Amino acid sequence: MIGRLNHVAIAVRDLSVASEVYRSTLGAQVSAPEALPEHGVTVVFITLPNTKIELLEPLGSDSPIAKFLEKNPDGGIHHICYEVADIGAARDQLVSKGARVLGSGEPKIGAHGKPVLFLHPKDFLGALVELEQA
Ligand SMILES: CC[C@@H](C(=O)O)C(=O)SCCNC(=O)CCNC(=O)[C@H](O)C(C)(C)COP(=O)(O)OP(=O)(O)OC[C@H]1O[C@@H](n2cnc3c(N)ncnc32)[C@H](O)[C@@H]1OP(=O)(O)O
Ligand SMILES: [Co+2]
Repeated sequence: MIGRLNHVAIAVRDLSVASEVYRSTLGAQVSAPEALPEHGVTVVFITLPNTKIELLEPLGSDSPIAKFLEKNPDGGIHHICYEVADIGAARDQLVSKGARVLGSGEPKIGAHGKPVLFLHPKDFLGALVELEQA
């Protein structure tokens, strides 16, 4: 069911400091910050030849990233995102196998303008999984 690795997301306290690590130390091109209030994050992307890295800073105190940083003060890997061909079909198949879809269960539009869903980390070996319709 799952396809390409779309991105790996890292939770950070300060997007400008984190962006500089990727820009100056790793020599990567970093996109301009984009605020996504519906997701409670401000995001930048680093596009690599085979995937993307998403740096996430909390936007608002009820952001999922704020809660993650309370438990993980240094930040760190927050989720991995896989592409699926049909997100509704993928959701229905996963739910029939007992996986928990987070939130309302309806896809939201993510950072790339495509429908996304999140799956509970306890059902996927302790890693939060995002699905994005390719
Ligand atoms: C930029 C937009 C978009 C894109 O297009 O790419 C994004 O990526 S937005 C990214 C931010 N959005 C989300 O994270 C939405 C989905 N997340 C959630 O619904 C919640 O964060 C959560 C995963 C359900 C956790 O919330 P909550 O239950 O309130 O927090 P707890 O701290 O109580 O966690 C319960 C349990 O799960 C463990 N946990 C939490 N987050 C993660 C994580 N990122 N990776 C692995 N495990 C995680 C947490 O440690 C708790 O475990 P126990 O302490 O053992 O109970
Ligand atoms: Co993501």
